[in-house]
Amino acid sequence: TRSTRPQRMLKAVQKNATKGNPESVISAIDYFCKNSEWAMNVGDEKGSILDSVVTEVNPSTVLELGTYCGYSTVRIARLLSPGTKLITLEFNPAYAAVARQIIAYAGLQDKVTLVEGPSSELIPQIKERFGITTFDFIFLDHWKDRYLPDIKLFEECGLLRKGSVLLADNVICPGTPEYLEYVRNSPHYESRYYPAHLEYTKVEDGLEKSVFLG
Ligand SMILES: O=C(NCCCOCn1ccc2cnccc21)c1cc(-c2ccc(F)cc2)cc(O)c1O
Ligand SMILES: [Mg+2]
Repeated sequence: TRSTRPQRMLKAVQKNATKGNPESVISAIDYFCKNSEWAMNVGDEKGSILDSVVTEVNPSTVLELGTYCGYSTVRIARLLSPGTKLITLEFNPAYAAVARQIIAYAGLQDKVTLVEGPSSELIPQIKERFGITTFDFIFLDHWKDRYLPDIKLFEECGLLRKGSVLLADNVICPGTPEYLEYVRNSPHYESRYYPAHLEYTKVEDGLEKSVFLG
């Protein structure tokens, strides 16, 4: 049967990147998406903004919602301090299977815990399953209609502390209007929009960074 796009992306990484070199994995995926097939990775333009926020926060505890093929997982994990791990959540087992291989190819498997399942189930389990009290940094890149219910779930589960940083992808395209309205109008968040473009296109998109104020 015909291969899937994530499988073709993995082949491109294995062909064009250097094992254990995260930068080459990132470049190989971007090259594949620009020259062969578009895919919903955060991409190089928004990825650079992601890099700068992660570097600024220098988090000890990290959660990513929406692994897909592991592109942003690799971008984040390569910047973490030694001994710091990130938890990434993927709903689609086929995506997760490819992501595990791409993360391993980059040599970052020891910094990543990939969990399969829906955020609505995982978020309430995080404290007991992973011994985490609060997150320093959360990257939202999953179902766009789950951003708002999940940020409320983070609050209810006590997973945010003064200064926790949430960075949300796709707030313009496909768009997360209810989430934007909430974080921009809530007295509990300080929000800032980083304009960019939908990955590998000229379509407007951007990232919203929201700091929890307690
Ligand atoms: O849909 C997108 N991402 C989400 C994937 C499923 O995520 C499911 N998923 C992953 C963990 C997880 C945990 N709980 C529930 C669902 C959970 C997504 C879509 C586009 C896009 C933009 C324009 C188009 F014409 C077509 C697509 C771009 C992006 O950058 C995206 O991120
Ligand atoms: Mg996205």
